[in-house]
Amino acid sequence: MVVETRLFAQSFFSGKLLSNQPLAKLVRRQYRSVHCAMQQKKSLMWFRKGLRLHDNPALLRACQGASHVYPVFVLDPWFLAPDPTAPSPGSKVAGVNRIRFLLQSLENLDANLRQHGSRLLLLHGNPATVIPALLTKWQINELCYEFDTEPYAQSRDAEIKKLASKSGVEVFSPVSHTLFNPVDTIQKNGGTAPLTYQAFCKVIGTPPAPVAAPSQIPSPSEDLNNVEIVAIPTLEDLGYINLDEEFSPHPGGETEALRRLDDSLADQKWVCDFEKPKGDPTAFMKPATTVLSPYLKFGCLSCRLFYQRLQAVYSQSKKYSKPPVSLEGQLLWREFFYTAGYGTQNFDRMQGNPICKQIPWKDDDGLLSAWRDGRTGHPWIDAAMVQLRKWGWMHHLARHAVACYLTRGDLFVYWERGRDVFDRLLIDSDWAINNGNWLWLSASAFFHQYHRIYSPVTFAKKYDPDGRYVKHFLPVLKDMPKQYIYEPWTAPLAVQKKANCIIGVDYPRPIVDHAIANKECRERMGQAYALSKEAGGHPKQEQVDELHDRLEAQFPVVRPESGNAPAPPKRAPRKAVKKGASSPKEEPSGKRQRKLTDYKPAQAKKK
Ligand SMILES: Cc1cc2nc3c(=O)[nH]c(=O)nc-3n(C[C@H](O)[C@H](O)[C@H](O)COP(=O)(O)OP(=O)(O)OC[C@H]3O[C@@H](n4cnc5c(N)ncnc54)[C@H](O)[C@@H]3O)c2cc1C
Repeated sequence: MVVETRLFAQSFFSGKLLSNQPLAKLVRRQYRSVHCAMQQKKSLMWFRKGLRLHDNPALLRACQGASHVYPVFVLDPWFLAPDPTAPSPGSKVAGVNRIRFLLQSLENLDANLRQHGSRLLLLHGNPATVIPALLTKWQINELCYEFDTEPYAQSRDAEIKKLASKSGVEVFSPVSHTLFNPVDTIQKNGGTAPLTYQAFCKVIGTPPAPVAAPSQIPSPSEDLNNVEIVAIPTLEDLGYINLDEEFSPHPGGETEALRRLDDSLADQKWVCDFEKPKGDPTAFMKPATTVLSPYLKFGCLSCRLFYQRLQAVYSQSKKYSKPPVSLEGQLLWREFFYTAGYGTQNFDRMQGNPICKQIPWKDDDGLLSAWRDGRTGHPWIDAAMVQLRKWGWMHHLARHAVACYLTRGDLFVYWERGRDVFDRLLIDSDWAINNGNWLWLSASAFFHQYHRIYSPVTFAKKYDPDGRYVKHFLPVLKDMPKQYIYEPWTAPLAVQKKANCIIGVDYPRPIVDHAIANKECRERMGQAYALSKEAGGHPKQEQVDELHDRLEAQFPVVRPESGNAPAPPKRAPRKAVKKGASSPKEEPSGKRQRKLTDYKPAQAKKK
């Protein structure tokens, strides 16, 4: 600061201001801060994500030397617009659990601001018009908000920044939603995003430490110049109906995020032994992972604080797990996808995405809706999809299983359609991470071992042979004996009657026969990969369409309703698989067959 001031004075008096660009920038900044100080700085702190007081560099800066700070949140109708593909009228783009989480987070932010003598100012509308209007009405000198890499946020923020700068308002927009600035990482990697985890880890270095929460938050002025501030709405106010459903057990807000962080890191042994592929995806009462994702998504929790607290735990132990499987490794996966998403054109679609394999997926509404609504007839898949709808969260391996089932495992439906369903229903729905993982799971990018497929029958059985998870989320199967719980269509009719669940009446028959479907999917993937290779990685759209038609002719659609449904298996139901054992059905074809237990999910894979 002293150096900056001296430079300013020297250059001001020597008249060299404009010939030196960086200096000119410095001087303008210096001038504005001197000017602001003279005027008494009024800052607008625009909260979007980053719904917290701790480690919030934008808020800290807004408070520095300010007479008034206006903490604003704008409820943007863009996120609440009716979704034409939603299953029931009244459904919105963002599912009810995510909006509920957001409203709880806003209430908590307001309460925490009030403890500092301030409060949250909530407005409705399009931020691109609301924010510039507020800058004028409240005579704001400095606009502060956290940098956001999402495409929608990027264009919105660019427009607002331009308008603010035009009217002489200083804009401060630091990176604090991620550990690193993706722009820097891409630069360090030679101008392109690293596309493997290893390449990414090589260039990142150590993340910045979190900053302290502001000790004082100057309150907004009493006179809001006729700006209409609204109360934090209820779900009903926002048009969410059918609210008799089970809600997510994970409440939103910074206070809960910090409590959950403390709770997760209190058990040093658990933290040091954490290895993602080893978790039990069916442990729903006490999840095998931290469930901090929704708090990171909304920025109720700073990832830098999480990282710092993790390092503190590791430093007290001689031995601890390492990336990619450790908890630190999970945070780095998050960074990896943020960087890849930021640095890849059309990251959220297949066409025009240079890193995405062009695969002739099916655009089949029937298959998609059966999957989305938990009606595939495969209880493990259906239970996971019900958990997603009711709770807005599910374990990473459950996400793997259902994403694999929808795409390259069984149904061969477009990954983008599945991504949209996740995007609507997840409380932690996050543009970069969701797209990145769907690209991965569909073997469209990052991961290419498409022949390794999760079984909808035996995978969950390893963890939960009694089917407690299935019985909880699919109560229609609660009296089904455990030997049939993952394949209820194999239960004799007398057993079905006794369990009050007739398959095909009370619960659907499987929509596909996994043994046939996964073979077909592998064949389809094989042909798509071969086409891609032939075309030097970039087949033309006509070639992909042609392959699509050829594959559809080769594998006609088989549906239970169409009469050519998979025949009920003649064999006796297989014995329950012991915990940790592999299933022969899972083994991929090929000379050297691998056991299912060898299947390492995304995080564990070394490329
Ligand atoms: C198809 C699919 C879609 C997904 N969509 C999302 C999404 O929209 N939002 C989201 O946050 N996660 C998503 N994930 C990644 C992962 O499943 C969740 O982050 C994780 O299950 C959240 O639980 P947790 O907080 O207990 O994770 P932990 O295991 O406790 O990990 C801590 C944090 O690390 C990050 N993390 C963990 N796994 C991953 C991963 N594979 N990729 C990137 N970051 C990771 C998350 O921020 C997480 O909160 C998706 C995974 C799949 C397979």
